[in-house]
Amino acid sequence: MNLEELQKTFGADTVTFRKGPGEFTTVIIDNGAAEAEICLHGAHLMKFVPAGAVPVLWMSKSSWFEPNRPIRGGVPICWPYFGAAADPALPAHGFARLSEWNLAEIDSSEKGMTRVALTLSPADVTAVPVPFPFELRMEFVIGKVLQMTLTMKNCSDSEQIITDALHTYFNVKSAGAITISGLDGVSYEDRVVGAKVFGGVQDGDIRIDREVDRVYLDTADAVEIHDPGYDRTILVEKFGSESTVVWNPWIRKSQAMPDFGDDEYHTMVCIEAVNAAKDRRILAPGATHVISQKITLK
Ligand SMILES: O=P(O)(O)OC[C@H]1O[C@@H](O)[C@H](O)[C@@H](O)[C@@H]1O
Repeated sequence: MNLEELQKTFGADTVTFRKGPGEFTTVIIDNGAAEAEICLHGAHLMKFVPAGAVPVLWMSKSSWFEPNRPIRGGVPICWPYFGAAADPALPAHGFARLSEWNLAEIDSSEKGMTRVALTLSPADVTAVPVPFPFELRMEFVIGKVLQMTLTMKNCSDSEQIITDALHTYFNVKSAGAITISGLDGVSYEDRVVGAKVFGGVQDGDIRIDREVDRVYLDTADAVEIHDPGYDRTILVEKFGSESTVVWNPWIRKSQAMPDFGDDEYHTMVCIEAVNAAKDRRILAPGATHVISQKITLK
């Protein structure tokens, strides 16, 4: 659909459409409680700003906005696998973030609350061969609080093993000054070394003073980012996920990534709701799994 047709079908006072960076179509929401922008490429939330607040999500100024490439920042959807593919010819974090999603529904009937649903099916995937039939549905609730829910269905007649993530990039004033609570006493895999190795048990709050790439295991708990620079705490709750990833690439890795500014690691941290490692999900034929994340400013 072109912009005019989208506006006619889904538009409202609080919902408009534009051609954003890379000529990707985006949905713009401004409902009094918050402003948001969702790109159909990847069903990618690029902006969430509750009224009067500093942007909650971080976006790289060096991001690609190209077909079959991921957007750097916001909320990439990693699916049907998290991290590197078993086959090195396939893209990291799966094809969901590389694909053009369909707008399925927008409900703006409630004041200060906008619900947006997007879907993806095998016919929409051009980046890679589709490994099995599936249905994905991504729902955003944009209000004072942000809720994001990914529903995945295995439409094949065999069992499928899925790993996935809502790979949320948070905007912080200075990564070196934040503390992250909620994972004290939780064991983690350390992925900085490249391989999956047991990293230890978290002792107290997390501070970022080097590259951090950890999969915290067996945890469904909420995490809080305490940001003294912006004088706020971001509460990150999740459901359908028993592993949490904390990621900051720090200096060397930032410089090595072409779609990530050399100094941008200072202003971001990822707290990801994940199904990975021992929390991978085995979906029987016809089965569904739901993973979600809820973001509240305190
Ligand atoms: O560069 P990508 O594919 O978007 O991945 C970014 C990061 O995503 C994180 O989730 C991984 O734990 C990191 O290892 C990875 O570097």
